[in-house]
Amino acid sequence: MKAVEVAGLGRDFVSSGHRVTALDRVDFTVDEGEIVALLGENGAGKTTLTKILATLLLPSRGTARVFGIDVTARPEEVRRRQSVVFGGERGFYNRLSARENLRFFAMLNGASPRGLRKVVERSLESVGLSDAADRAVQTYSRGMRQRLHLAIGFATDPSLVLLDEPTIGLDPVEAARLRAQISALRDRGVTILLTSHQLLDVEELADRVVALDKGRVAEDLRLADFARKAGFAATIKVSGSGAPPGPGTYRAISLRSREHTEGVWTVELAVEEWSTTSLGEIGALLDGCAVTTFEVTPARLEDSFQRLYGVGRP
Ligand SMILES: Nc1ncnc2c1ncn2[C@@H]1O[C@H](COP(=O)(O)OP(=O)(O)OP(=O)(O)O)[C@@H](O)[C@H]1O
Repeated sequence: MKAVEVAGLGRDFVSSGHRVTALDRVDFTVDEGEIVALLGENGAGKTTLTKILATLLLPSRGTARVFGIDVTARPEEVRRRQSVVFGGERGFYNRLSARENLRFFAMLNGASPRGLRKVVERSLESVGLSDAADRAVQTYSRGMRQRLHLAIGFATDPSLVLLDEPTIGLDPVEAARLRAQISALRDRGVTILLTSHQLLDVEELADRVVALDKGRVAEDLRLADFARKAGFAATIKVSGSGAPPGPGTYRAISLRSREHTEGVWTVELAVEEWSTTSLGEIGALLDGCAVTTFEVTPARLEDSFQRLYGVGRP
């Protein structure tokens, strides 16, 4: 069974007398245990879609199902299976401790009083907040708050988590820690629909990307296929001594730069796709050269996005 199944989904708003179509004929699915990233420019429709799945907003047309349950017809059942982690500064009782907040929200989200203590301790532990659990949340840093949001979201063992911008505003160390914690939580088999503008989150966490553009699905691709679609798999920097490689004509690789000073040469190649053709061409280019270093840098999601859409997306 699919964790999420969206078919022909549409949502209109009326704003100052004008109709705005936020979502239009959106179709996509998420498999159980998958992490799918929902990308798109501001206003593309991500929040509207997430809110419909979270049962906070009704669709104008089409259907959305979570584990086969229709979000419009049986919202309570959907809510029992999923958690929504919107993050941010709000959503806690600031004067209460993290442990008290967790206990309260876990109960509110349906955790049974029996075994609650264990759930709370395990959740605090899973996000590294055990030592600070008795401090009032108002003393928490932004990163700690995000971790507490995660702990609350995952405490009731949901089958699906809707995760919105988990690392926004965090420093790189804290963001990396949070990603590691999301990865670990995912290993419990939870399905995650992740909304993020941070391509590093997407690159490290997502199996697949669904990109929305003006309310429609513009891309639905496995992460690895982005590089292929962008026609760019890696860059290779090679240096050596003696005679440099000649220019040549190639199909699957292209020469980005070429330097030759004081008997040392360096060339930079872009590899469009890993194939026998590109490997053969690299071999032909470097044939007879005295290579001293060979550095391969796989294409980052950001490079692929820039090649496909230009700067500024998602
Ligand atoms: N309550 C509303 N009333 C009128 N228009 C709305 C309403 N909510 C959303 N919209 C419009 O629907 C479109 C999609 O908005 P949405 O918030 O879903 O986009 P988003 O992809 O989440 O953007 P962002 O990345 O900025 O959060 C936008 O044009 C927005 O202005």
